[in-house]
Amino acid sequence: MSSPSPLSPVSEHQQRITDLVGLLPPTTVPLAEAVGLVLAEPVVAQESLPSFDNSAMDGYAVRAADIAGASPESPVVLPVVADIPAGSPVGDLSPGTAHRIMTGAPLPRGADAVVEVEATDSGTDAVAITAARDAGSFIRCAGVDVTAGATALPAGVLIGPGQVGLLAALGMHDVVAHPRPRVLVCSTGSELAEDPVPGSGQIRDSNSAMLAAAVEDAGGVALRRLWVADDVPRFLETLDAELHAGVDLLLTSGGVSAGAYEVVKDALGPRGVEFTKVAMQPGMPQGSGRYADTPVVCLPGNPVSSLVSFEVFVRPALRASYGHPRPHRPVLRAELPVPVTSPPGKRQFRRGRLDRATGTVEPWGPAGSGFLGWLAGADCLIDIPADVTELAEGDQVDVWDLSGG
Ligand SMILES: Nc1nc2c(c(=O)[nH]1)N[C@H]1C(S)=C(S)[C@@H](COP(=O)(O)OP(=O)(O)OC[C@H]3O[C@@H](n4cnc5c(N)ncnc54)[C@H](O)[C@@H]3O)O[C@H]1N2
Ligand code: MOO
Repeated sequence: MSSPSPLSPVSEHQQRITDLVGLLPPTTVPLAEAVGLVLAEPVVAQESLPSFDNSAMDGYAVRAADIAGASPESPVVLPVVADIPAGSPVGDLSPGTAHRIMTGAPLPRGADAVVEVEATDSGTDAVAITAARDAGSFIRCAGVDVTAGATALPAGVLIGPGQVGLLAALGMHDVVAHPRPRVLVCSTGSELAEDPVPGSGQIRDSNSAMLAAAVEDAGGVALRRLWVADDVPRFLETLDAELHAGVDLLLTSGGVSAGAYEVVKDALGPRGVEFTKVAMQPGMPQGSGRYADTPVVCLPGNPVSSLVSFEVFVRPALRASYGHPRPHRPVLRAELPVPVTSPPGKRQFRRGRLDRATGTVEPWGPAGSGFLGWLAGADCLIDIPADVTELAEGDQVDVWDLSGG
């Protein structure tokens, strides 16, 4: 009898999946669809921000020299010769006069300070100014924020609302970014019911809904949710019909272990996809490779194994595929309030609940891979190294924060 092949370390399989999916080539994306993506090229400002000198306050545009020495006891009174609402064209201010100006309105040529309305009597024909202001007061100078010709955003920046705001202000309608990976999600198993009420021995397909949600949550696009029975020719026919140039990854669940009807393994194993056992629990049986030139990742069918495997292997690969600066979940340290055991030689990912106030993490539910109810109540994964089999109350562990990204 041949000895079983050694289990692959988690880190090795992680790298394999990240390499398989790769970095998607950059494309032009409308700004309205760019949030959550990563700039593939720097953005050079074609304009300055602000593009003209303007007022930072509602008040009066003046020459600082004209109001030097103004105080509540001896106000300086100036005629108000113009009113400048925001949106007005740039005007000209003569010495010894004031223009009433609103926040954001263009500073008239000849003015070098704005006096806020609170330091005046709010006059409309003439204004009494009760405080001196230095030249430059309450003026937002052209280019003080962003200078035309400068790099407004470097490549590699994650586009969030602030970046969208800046790009919109600069008049950019689209950006060059790595696109969201498009993932075809496919569940397998003859036990999965097509009818809303499962028949005898049948269950609902929860994995495709769950994995599609995980894809979207990772920043990808879940293209379709397919379900295929344990029937190799039908499975291959379905893939041949669905796989096309627009699919960046095929993600299957189920049919990868050692049973008599392992449709994914039976169909794709002879066609170049490699099936391995990874030294982890849950999620030991895994598959990866290419079919019809499309990257394929085959996850185990047990729902907890499926989602934990997605977290460990697929989510970081998807995020890396569009250049995300932080492909991995944040890892924290927390204290166990109870002892925990772990199988020898396997890195265990126990579901947990993190209490940030006390810095503790409680294992949430049993270690088994079918406990979807417990999974849905967890907010983190407790990462127990492969060489650790026992942890005592009070021990510190690494925790993957599933609420963070
Ligand atoms: N003799 C052995 N048996 C098993 C081994 C092994 O090494 N030797 N490995 C076990 C481990 S670990 C796992 S994990 C599972 C993986 O099995 P498969 O990937 O082949 O998955 P299935 O057998 O198709 O299903 C397992 C389980 O999950 C349920 N399932 C499957 N798909 C869905 C879905 N879309 N939605 C909801 N639930 C689903 C399925 O009904 C089964 O209960 O194999 C162990 N066995
Ligand atoms: O390794 Mo399996 O994924 O736990 O049930």
